[in-house]
Amino acid sequence: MGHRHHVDPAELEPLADYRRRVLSGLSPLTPIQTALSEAHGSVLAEDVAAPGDIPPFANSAMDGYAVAASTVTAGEPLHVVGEIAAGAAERPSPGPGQAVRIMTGAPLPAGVDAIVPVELVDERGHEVVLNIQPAAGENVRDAGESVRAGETVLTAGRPLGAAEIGMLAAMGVGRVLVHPRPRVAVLATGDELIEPGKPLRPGQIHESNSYLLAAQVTEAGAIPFRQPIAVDDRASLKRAFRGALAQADLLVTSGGVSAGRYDLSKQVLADMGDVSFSKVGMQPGMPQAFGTIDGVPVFGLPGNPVSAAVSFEVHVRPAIRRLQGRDDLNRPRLTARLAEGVRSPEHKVSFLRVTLERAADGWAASTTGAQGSGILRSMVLADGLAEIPADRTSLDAGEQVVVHLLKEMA
Ligand SMILES: Nc1nc2c(c(=O)[nH]1)N[C@H]1C(S)=C(S)[C@@H](COP(=O)(O)OP(=O)(O)OC[C@H]3O[C@@H](n4cnc5c(N)ncnc54)[C@H](O)[C@@H]3O)O[C@H]1N2
Ligand code: MOO
Repeated sequence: MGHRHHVDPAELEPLADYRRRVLSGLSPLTPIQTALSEAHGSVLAEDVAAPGDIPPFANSAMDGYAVAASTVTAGEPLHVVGEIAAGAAERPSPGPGQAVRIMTGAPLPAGVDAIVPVELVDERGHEVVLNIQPAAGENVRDAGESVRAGETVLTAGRPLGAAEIGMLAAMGVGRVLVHPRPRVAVLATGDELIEPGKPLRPGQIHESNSYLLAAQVTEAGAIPFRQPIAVDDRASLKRAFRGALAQADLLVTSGGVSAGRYDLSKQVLADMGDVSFSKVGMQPGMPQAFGTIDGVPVFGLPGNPVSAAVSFEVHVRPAIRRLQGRDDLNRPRLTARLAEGVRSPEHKVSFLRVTLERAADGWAASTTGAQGSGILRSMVLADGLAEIPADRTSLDAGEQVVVHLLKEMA
């Protein structure tokens, strides 16, 4: 890097203050009734109690023979007086010295208290010989052993993952009240930007931020809408922002929030609603716009790709999760030792892209190479973002840092 860049510290809003300000302006999206098939990834907005017992009736845990344990003896032939398959409504009952063939999940007939698995019997025509002496309760699944009718199984605020979706289906619940997954419009601004796949003319670069941010939106658990690239004139930006806002719970733009003559986004956003601009004490990601337009929250992120990506992690992802109704706004974190010395600008919290390796005394963090705000490659190998506090301008190898995890570290 090595460029001189003077920011008056008095102009910087401390990162923690900005984060608090952003989150305090956001609340979970209004709950909606949703079909269970659409509910995965949203957050439950009601307590759900079981309408009935699960399982609803006592049933067999094995394919085998249903008996009354106290009336049978191992080694003595039993008469097989019928068969019960899963789903059967007819349930023939064995008398003393009798057995009924039964399948896994089939309802237990009256009087039966044990199932002998088919592997532990000898089948001889209409008779069966048990090779073990069954005990009452063996291989029987009692009614309500999983869930009792009326029991609250899932409470409001619970994110609906695979297990929760399966549990709701098992309870027979077809619709649930959820905070919906936020619809997030993602919009890149800049005259120099060309869609990937198209050739570049002099001065142009391929647009990457809307792809990057949309993918981050998906990874945060929300639904992204990528918008066409907007060019840097007021009318076009205004039209583009309006269009994007129409269907969005949240708008994320990139570019046009710094000091350049064509950095119009922040001006247009401010004209359109209650959006203000800040220089946040963080690196990368100092210039930030945030506010609401017609009640829809809007983030104007800086255009440098790493700045946009890190800003998303630090500000937008927690915001999305707040809108989702989640409590876990932040990434998991761990403490690591720096494998190398690092530098950090004055008065700013730095977020260094690091790889993590297990060392003898815990985790070791190494930077992913050059850390410039335009060097998106630094994100590619990153396991996490190492946070360097605002009051430090350098840290030595071996010092401890907090690392916000971008990937799951086993
Ligand atoms: N005189 C000053 N110049 C700059 C300052 C400053 O305080 N004073 N801040 C710098 C910082 S820090 C950042 S971060 C950037 C933020 O710039 P903008 O948000 O105005 O973004 P742009 O100027 O539009 O673009 C910056 C950079 O990123 C590239 N870019 C933009 N959008 C995309 C995209 N969708 N895909 C790929 N690359 C993109 C753009 O071409 C520029 O190279 O300002 C510094 N300057
Ligand atoms: O703050 Mo900018 O985000 O350095 O690159």
